[in-house]
Amino acid sequence: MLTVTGLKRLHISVSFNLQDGECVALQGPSGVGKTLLLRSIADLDPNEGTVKLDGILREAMPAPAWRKRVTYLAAEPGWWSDIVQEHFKGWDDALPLVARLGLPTSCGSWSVQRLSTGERQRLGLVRALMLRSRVLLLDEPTSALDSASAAAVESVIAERVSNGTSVVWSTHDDAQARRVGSKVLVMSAEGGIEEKRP
Ligand SMILES: Nc1ncnc2c1ncn2[C@@H]1O[C@H](COP(=O)(O)OP(=O)(O)OP(=O)(O)O)[C@@H](O)[C@H]1O
Repeated sequence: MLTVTGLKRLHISVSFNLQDGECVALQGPSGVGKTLLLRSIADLDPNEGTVKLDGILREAMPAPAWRKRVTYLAAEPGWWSDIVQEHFKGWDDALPLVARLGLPTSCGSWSVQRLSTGERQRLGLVRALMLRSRVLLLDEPTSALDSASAAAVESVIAERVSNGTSVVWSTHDDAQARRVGSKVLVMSAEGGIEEKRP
């Protein structure tokens, strides 16, 4: 279980628990602080508060080890090499996911520069999924995708969730939030979160 207690970053002040195999949707107006919250949980920005995974404080392990367990995926993932497959430890192991997300398996040899926004987004997701993290913090993971690709992403994540992965899924799509989330948390301008009642 992920436990977030009194997490503070700029105007944000949030506490919540995330069970194993639970997916919660995170909503709120643009600029309200959803990305700030997800990045803070992954300890990518300075923040205050207590964050634990299975009772173990994130400070108890080096930051890269924490981020491998509690992984943030940006809507526009970063790239550091020229060729797609250079971003993967084992490209061959990634191929089933690549295909499932509707990408050609030949895209490993493509230059990153030629990728469309949606191709980058799906490959960034494959990269994150290869880490087999306990917690995925997904920041608008289908914002650049057509409905068929978005459905493929939802199906892959649902499978992970049923296998015990915990997910916070930020989305502006109300229907998607209801589909993917066992509950919907809404962030307010004051920086808190509240469960949305249907
Ligand atoms: N390092 C920073 N210092 C000061 N303000 C920041 C910093 N990073 C982000 N902000 C501000 O915090 C607010 C929340 O940004 P954030 O990216 O978390 O919003 P969001 O809810 O994810 O929005 P969107 O739905 O548009 O992606 C914004 O007004 C942003 O300008």
